Amino acid sequence: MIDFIKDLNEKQQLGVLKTEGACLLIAGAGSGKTRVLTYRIANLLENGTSPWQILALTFTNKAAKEMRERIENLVGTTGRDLWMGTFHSMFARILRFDGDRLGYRSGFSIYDTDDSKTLIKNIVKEMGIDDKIYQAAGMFNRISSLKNSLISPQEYNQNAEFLSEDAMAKRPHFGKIYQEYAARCFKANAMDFDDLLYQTFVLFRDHKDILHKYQHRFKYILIDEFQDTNIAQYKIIKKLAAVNLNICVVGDDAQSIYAFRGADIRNILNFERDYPDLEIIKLEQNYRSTKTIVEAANKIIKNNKNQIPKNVWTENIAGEKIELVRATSDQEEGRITAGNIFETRAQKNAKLNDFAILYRTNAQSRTMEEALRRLNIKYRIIGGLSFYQRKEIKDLLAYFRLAVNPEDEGALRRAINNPKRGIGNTTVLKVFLASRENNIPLSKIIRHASAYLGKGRAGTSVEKFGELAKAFQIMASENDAFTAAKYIAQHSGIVKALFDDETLEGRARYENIQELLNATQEFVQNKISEATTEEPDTSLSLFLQEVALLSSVDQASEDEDAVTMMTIHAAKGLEFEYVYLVGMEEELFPSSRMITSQQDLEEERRLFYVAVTRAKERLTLSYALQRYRYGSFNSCEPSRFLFEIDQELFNNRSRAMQRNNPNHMTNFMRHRAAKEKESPKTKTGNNLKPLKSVSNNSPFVSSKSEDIVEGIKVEHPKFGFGIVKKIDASTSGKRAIINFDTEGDKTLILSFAKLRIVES
Ligand SMILES: Nc1ncnc2c1ncn2[C@@H]1O[C@H](COP(=O)(O)OP(=O)(O)OP(=O)(O)O)[C@@H](O)[C@H]1O
Ligand SMILES: [Mg+2]
Repeated sequence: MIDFIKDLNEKQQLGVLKTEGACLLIAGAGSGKTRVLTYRIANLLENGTSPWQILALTFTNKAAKEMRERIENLVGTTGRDLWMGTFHSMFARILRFDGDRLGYRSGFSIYDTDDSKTLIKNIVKEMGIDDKIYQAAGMFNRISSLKNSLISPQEYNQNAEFLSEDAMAKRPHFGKIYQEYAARCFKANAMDFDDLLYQTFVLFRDHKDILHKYQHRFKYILIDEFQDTNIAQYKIIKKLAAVNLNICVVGDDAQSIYAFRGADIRNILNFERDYPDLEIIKLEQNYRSTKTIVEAANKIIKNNKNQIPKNVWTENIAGEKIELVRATSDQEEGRITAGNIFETRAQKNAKLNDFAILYRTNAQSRTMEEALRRLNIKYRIIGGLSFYQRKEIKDLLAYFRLAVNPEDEGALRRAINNPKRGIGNTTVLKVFLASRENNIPLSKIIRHASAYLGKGRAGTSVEKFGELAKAFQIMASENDAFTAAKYIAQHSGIVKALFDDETLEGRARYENIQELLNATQEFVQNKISEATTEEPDTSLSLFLQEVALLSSVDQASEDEDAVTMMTIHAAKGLEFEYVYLVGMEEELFPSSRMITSQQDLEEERRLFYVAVTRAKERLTLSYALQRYRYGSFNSCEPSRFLFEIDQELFNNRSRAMQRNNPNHMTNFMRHRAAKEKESPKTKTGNNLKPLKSVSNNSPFVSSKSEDIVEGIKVEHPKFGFGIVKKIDASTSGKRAIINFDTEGDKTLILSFAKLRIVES
């Protein structure tokens, strides 16, 4: 018998040693599911199975990489030739080998979402139908979900139900778009992401010899994170396993968090039905986390009605209590988090690799990144770029740069036809050429383009852009960074383009743009409150300079010791000594988009469960009382999820803080009451409008700025109580100098500052 088997408990051993037949391992977080899969593969290899006979499917590339490393540690390099990776990467490999049977040539391209949307846009344009009704993002979503349900354009077009559904939704041409889209992808020898699944399915369905080849090749099939597979994936795997019937899947229904992408938890039930001789193994001992963390996680997930009952327990020590941090703003939340990481590293002699910061939305990374950079703490973002490297951010920054420096070539190149203004590459080249040959500044060329490029459409379009750029320059020179940034974001058309994009990526990009505006506003605020001179520099120009310095620091490379930052979705399956879960606020987490139905709320709760169970030693939860969102400072309420953890599991400091905060307690009671009814909140309306501030829904109701006059007593959510010493109406907005009881004199811009009159 293999000697590494002793690293496992009895039930886990069963999962490793019983190699033949179907096996379902359904178990709680941290109970060793992935470990069992890893050991199972190692055991198969030790027993003489060839690596290419094993197909192991993981949820992320990172997970595949980690598994590969562990297998190498157990059995050496024999594991190198395993078929191991994500569904998409393994299916792409199969299609590379045998896609020619479907008429694809080898070396086919894989379209990303942007490629797909551009293609759809063109099709809609060519068909001459209304692009407001047939928006690319919406069409793309629908095509994607049809492919994931394995429905071809032909099947769609022959199905009366689908057709009438789309006719009712006033988009009768959808079927035609789908058909044309599929035909054009094929003609271009390209597959989109969903094709990697869909075409694999078609390949196996229509070409039995190919199916047989793979059915015989893969003697053993293993799937991690089975709860997040969708129907198409499951059907393909079922076909592949049909000859050898050696299929082992592991998962945890409590961690199913991809329903929005078609993941279907019912696959677990289907599996039991499809393999009646199945060996079901339940693991309940958690090896990852302290008792405190396990207990908290159990408590949380109990609130979900739909789940397979499990009793997760651990022999680990009780460990540290959970820390709850209340920050006055998102900026302060970043500072506290970074500071805490800095201290903990020193106290515990820990590595930065032991720390993770998790958040619900990618846009939240910005405040964390800035705080970490200030303390010189290395970090890396998994599954995403550093905030200032994201495409939409660079796009908007290009406009800012152009507003500050009209001769910035790179910025001009990036902005001139983005969003599309019908200015092609040739025209752009001509602009640059004209500037060089005549030795005339670019800004002048674009404002008088017709003179240099000749009369005609191209010249007019460039001139229009020139006027826009000029307007932005004036805005930037006469206003503070925030005012200018907001104006530019709106008038450049960038916000509009993103706002119209209702795909998940579109939403995330839109949130990032909002976050960039937040950054400019924070910048203005900070400059004013730090100012010692009368007129601090709050210009867009200085903002850009600071950003350039910030973003020149690279993210840590793969093997460097660094804090890991990522969304909770990306954290599935991973573990860290110290986990910081930030932004624990209503509307943010649970997300305001996800509280309209019980089902969605339960999915958010599973996400919370996933986040909490990543922690081994210590869990820190934080929320901010205020957060810049949609261009204005908004008060936040602590997340309802916080109240699902027993108070005794928080440390004394956290509990005292809760007791001393009356707002917090009212919320607490209210949430209790709401929870008893468990009536999901109704959606808070469409708060995702371009650049409109959402209403203030907190108990802190600020007074109108015109009511703030000299001599009155006011309260500020961050600085506390103070007396207004002086009101000053200057060019960049009315300001008040306020003498705060604890913080001393501060100058605040009244239109931003949240002030409540206490005594007039
Ligand atoms: N029998 C065991 N003895 C010691 N440590 C174990 C044992 N089983 C698992 N572990 C350790 O416990 C931790 C969690 O294991 P693993 O990641 O496999 O759990 P999981 O069930 O896959 O979790 P998740 O649901 O989060 O994916 C890992 O560090 C693993 O090495
Ligand atoms: Mg796992």
